[in-house]
This record gives sequence, C-alpha cells and structure tokens, in this order.
Amino acid sequence: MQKLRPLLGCIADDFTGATDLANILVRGGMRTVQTIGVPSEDLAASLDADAIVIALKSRTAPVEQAVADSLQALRWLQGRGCQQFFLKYCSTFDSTPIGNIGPVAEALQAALATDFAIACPSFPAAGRTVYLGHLFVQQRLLNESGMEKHPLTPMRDPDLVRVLQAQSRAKVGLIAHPDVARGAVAVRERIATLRSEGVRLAISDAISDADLNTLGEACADALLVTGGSGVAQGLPANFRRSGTLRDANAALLPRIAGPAVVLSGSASLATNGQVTAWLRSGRRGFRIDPLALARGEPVVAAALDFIGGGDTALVYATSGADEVRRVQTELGAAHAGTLVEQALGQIAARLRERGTRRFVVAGGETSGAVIQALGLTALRIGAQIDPGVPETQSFGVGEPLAVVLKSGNFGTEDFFEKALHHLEGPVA
Ligand SMILES: Nc1ncnc2c1ncn2[C@@H]1O[C@H](COP(=O)(O)OP(=O)(O)OP(=O)(O)O)[C@@H](O)[C@H]1O
Ligand SMILES: O=C(O)[C@@H](O)C(=O)CO
Repeated sequence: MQKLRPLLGCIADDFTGATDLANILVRGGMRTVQTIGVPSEDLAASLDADAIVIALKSRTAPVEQAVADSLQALRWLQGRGCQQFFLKYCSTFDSTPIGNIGPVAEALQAALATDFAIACPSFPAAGRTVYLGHLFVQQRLLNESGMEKHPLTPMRDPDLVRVLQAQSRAKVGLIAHPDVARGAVAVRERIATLRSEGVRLAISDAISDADLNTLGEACADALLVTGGSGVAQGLPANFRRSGTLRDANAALLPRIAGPAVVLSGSASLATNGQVTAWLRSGRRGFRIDPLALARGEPVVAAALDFIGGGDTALVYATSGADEVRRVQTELGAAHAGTLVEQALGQIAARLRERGTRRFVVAGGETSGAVIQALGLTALRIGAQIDPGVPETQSFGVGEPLAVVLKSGNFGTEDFFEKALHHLEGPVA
C-alpha cells in the first residue's frame, strides 16, 4: 500500500492535549498518530498518517525551552512535507504573562515566514466558548471558573486579547462574533483588515461548532493555525475539498485483549467525581497515600498485591482540594507530585510485565509519567470515548497496548467504566 504523506503537522503543548486534538482530527476523517516528543528516525519510518501530532511538555516549561522544542518539532514536520501546521494549547488558555502561547506562536510564524494566525481556544463540546474575546468555561468567565486558582497557570483575566498581548511582541487583534457569524468570507475580510493594521495574532470568537467550522474554512490557506482542539474540527473538510484527503474510517483500531487497570493521579474536580462514582459502584480501588510514599513505605508493592489477578482495579492518588493542599503543605507541591507520578509509573511498568495490556490514565502530568514509564513513543488514535478523550493504541516499541489518556477536567462521571467498556467493545 502507498504510504500516506502527512497533510497537517501539529505541535501540542502537553500529552493529553495532544490526544484531544488527535481525537478531533480522527473524527474529521484524518488518520492520525501522536508521537511522544519529536520522533526518532526509526519511528519516523513507520509513521503513516494524514495528520501527525507531536506531544511536547512545553506548557509550563521555561519560555526559551518551549520555543526551542516547538521549533524542533516544526522542522521535523516540515521535513515530512506537511502542508499546514497547528499549534495546540489548552482550551482554558493556560499560560502566564510571559508565555508560552504568544512566544511559541510568534516563533513558529517567523520560522514559517507567515505573518498571521488566529488564536482560538474555543471548545463548545467541553463548555469552552469565546465571545468578544472573553473566554467562558461552562457558564462562568475564565477568571471565575476555578482556573484563577490553578497552581502553575492561574488565569485571572478572561480578556484573551489582553492576555495574549501581554505575551506577544506584535499586535494582537480580535475577530469578533458578528464577523464569524457572517461566514468564512467575512472572516477572511476581517483577517485582511487586521493584517493591514499590523496585527499578527487574532483571538477568534466561537460559541458553537458552526463557528469553529467557519473559522476552519477561513483558514484553508493559512500556514499556521493556533488554538484548542475545537478549532481543528474545521480543517479536515479543507483537505477533502482540495482533494488531498481521501475518505477512510480513521478511527479503526484492532482490539487488544488482556487485563486492564485504571490509574488516576489527577487532582481535578471532574476526576474526583469519577473516582467517587467508581468506588460507589462497588468497584475495587487502592488509594496511594503520598505521605506514606514520602515515608518510604512499600506503597507500590502493596498496590500490586491489591491488584493481584482479580477484577479490574483503580489505583488513585486523586483527593479533594483540602487533602491535596494538606499534602502539598507537608511535602511541597512539586515533591508530592513527583512521588505520586513515579509510583503510578512504576505500577504501570510492573503491571505490563505481568501481562496488563489496557491502561486508562487520568491527569495530564500523570499520563506523561505513565507513558514514559511504559516507554511508549507513539500512539495511533481511535474512536472517541467522551469529548476530548479517544482510545489509543501504542506502536513502534514492544507489544501494542490499548491506552486511554484523560485530561483532568474531561469525561462524564462514569468515565472509567465507559472507557473500559469501550476498549472491550466491537471495533469502531
Ligand atoms: N493526593 C495528592 N496530593 C498531592 N499531589 C497529588 C495528589 N494526587 C495527585 N497529585 C499530583 O497532582 C498532579 C495532578 O496533575 P495531573 O496533570 O496529573 O492532573 P490534573 O491537573 O487534574 O489534569 P490536567 O492537567 O490534565 O488538567 C500530579 O503531579 C499528581 O502527581
Ligand atoms: O484543551 C484542553 O482543555 C485539553 O486538551 C488540555 O490541553 C488539557 O490539559
């Protein structure tokens, strides 16, 4: 069979965000693979996809490192012949007054010799909408959504033009909803006006999937698009219209049999609800106590004993905000996080040695730690389980594993049950 040449090259600033974007592209009919960092030459030879998403860990990295890593990813994607490039960041615009969205977007623009890109974190399916440049999470402004308390990237200003301007050298503008509502031609006209005014990045309003499709269509010829996963949903249609994307069931993945486990190191509200729902339904759960880890107790061995050969178990450090704060005060947030991530990573690696083949993981940082402990370098993306969360399958190293990576805030209350059920179900 002829090898696919990738059409769309994507750079994502974290692991679960990359999976979220890949999910959208697969739903649009693009066969998509996600790589963990810039692929090695060995892996490059086996990548066969319409879209490639390179997952970085650049969201909260120092600005210079985020820029350097993103440029390295871009060069790799350019080398594969991608026609268009996408910078994926969080739908809650997670960033600080110094970056990293603005500096990375501007560095990519310079490297691509392009002078304009939209910036649109809107993702209505997950409750994120942008109206007159202001970001809403569900029905609250960003700065009243809980994101204002985020430990690394507190979002205290819902006006994204102001937020992005603070991080950017060039002028930031707005493509407001009235233009978006008038369709792709009106958006292109607005872009032309903004460019003539020296604007290089423009926050783009979108309050519905129809708006996202309009923005996607308006960006058909843009070299660079930036945003959350939502705005990528309009892009596959452009490739289809131009005849470069052929129809295929992009979500098709073979089934993987074998024991499963659920690992949760996410501290978010949604995951807390999911852990509670799992335990309430009488399913087996083992709680990782970070303080016991800090005392050097054999927590990993105890978790592995608990899991034994019985029904699928949940291993979790997930706790309410007060408990997490208590632990963080005692151990320091970074040390507590590292202890939990290392423990969950070790448990995943040992379980794989024992024959576990299906892993459901909750939390962005936690997903990174587990993926690393399992030594995975690339994931093929399958069908959606919940908005933002698809099933995936590893390839390139060792026996393939079924992997689900869930961002902290995604998924319905019965997500874990649903994910396991999904992995057991018929081929998508
Ligand atoms: N009980 C706990 N006490 C202290 N830290 C914890 C506890 N449980 C988890 N953690 C740490 O909190 C961090 C949670 O981050 P992670 O990115 O995995 O989840 P999240 O923030 O909910 O998800 P996302 O980034 O996808 O929105 C991890 O570093 C994890 O190890
Ligand atoms: O955009 C989102 O909300 C997610 O894909 C994400 O990046 C969470 O870390």
